[in-house]
Amino acid sequence: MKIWNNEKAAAIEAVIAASKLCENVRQRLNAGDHKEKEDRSPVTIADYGSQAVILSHLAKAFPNDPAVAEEDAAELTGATDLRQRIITEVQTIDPDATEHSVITAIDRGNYGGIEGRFWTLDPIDGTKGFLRQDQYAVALALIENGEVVLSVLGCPALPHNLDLPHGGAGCLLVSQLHHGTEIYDMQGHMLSGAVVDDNFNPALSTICESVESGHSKHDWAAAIAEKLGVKTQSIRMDSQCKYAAVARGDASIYLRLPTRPGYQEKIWDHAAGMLAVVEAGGRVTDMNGAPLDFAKGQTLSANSGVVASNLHVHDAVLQAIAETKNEYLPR
Ligand SMILES: Nc1ncnc2c1ncn2[C@@H]1O[C@H](COP(=O)(O)OS(=O)(=O)O)[C@@H](OP(=O)(O)O)[C@H]1O
Ligand SMILES: [Mg+2]
Ligand SMILES: [Mg+2]
Ligand SMILES: [Mg+2]
Repeated sequence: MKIWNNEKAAAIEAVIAASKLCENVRQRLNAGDHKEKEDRSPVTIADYGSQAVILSHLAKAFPNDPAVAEEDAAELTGATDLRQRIITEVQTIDPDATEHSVITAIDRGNYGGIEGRFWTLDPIDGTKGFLRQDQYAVALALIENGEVVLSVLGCPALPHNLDLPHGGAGCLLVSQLHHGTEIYDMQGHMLSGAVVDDNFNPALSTICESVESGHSKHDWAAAIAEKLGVKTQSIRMDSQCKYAAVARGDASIYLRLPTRPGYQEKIWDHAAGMLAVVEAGGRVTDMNGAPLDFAKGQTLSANSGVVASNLHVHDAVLQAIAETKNEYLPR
């Protein structure tokens, strides 16, 4: 069976370095550190800094590998102050970085193709959570011929134990196709394997969903929970940390239900999280039960919605979705 150990080592190092940058920025975040992109979504100096750190790291280790990443340096045209702050932050991680090297690294994420082998990166997933001092993730995955084969999902602020939110925080979920998911601390030491929970009773499931009601339909999730007989409140959590929660056995179900017709999920919002859950023994499909298709380009255009679970309760969730679809599916 193929292994990707060199890629794994490089990806872990890159995500740890980027996570440090993100935490540095977050400790002294001020109003000028973020702006709205053309699509009105927020982006911060840490999103760009994280992308620069990771893609320059990968460029050194694997110079021929293309990358598909969320951020685009073109959005920084004219934003001189923001640009300078990004460079300063990257220099705290890599003192040799220059304006040219930072912009070049960010632009390495512009690969539009879908062929062969490429990396996909969300430098900060859950930017709104990052700004709120809640959860966010640094999500990096390697795709070969349409298949996610390696991923590092950095969750720098995720408590080690969700029941003890003020205990130790921060972990990486590291996965390779057919080789499982491992949990590392933020210094790069392996702590344990990740395994989904062993709950077979849908009614006893903990469900997690997005914080933002514009990203996943909350009233539909409530109707599904009721059908399943779930009595406990769902956990609202930002970013792909929801996949981490399922992979670690903190929750049995992650629901992401479309809020408007035609929205296509981005590959960088799901590649790393999906592999983390599947390699921890869980299952990930779209809301109709189809596997997520990473061979279609930058978006999951063949899929709609996402369900991640511990595997055992998956079919019950899909059935509850099918039974409530007529009432809740946005048209
Ligand atoms: N309409 C719609 N539907 C579904 N998803 C959308 C939508 N709009 C945006 N996005 C993407 O949601 C990403 C944030 O993920 P979450 O919703 O899990 O977290 S959060 O509740 O917003 O914090 C977020 O990722 P980041 O931009 O990396 O934060 C977006 O890519
Ligand atoms: Mg994202
Ligand atoms: Mg992002
Ligand atoms: Mg974004």
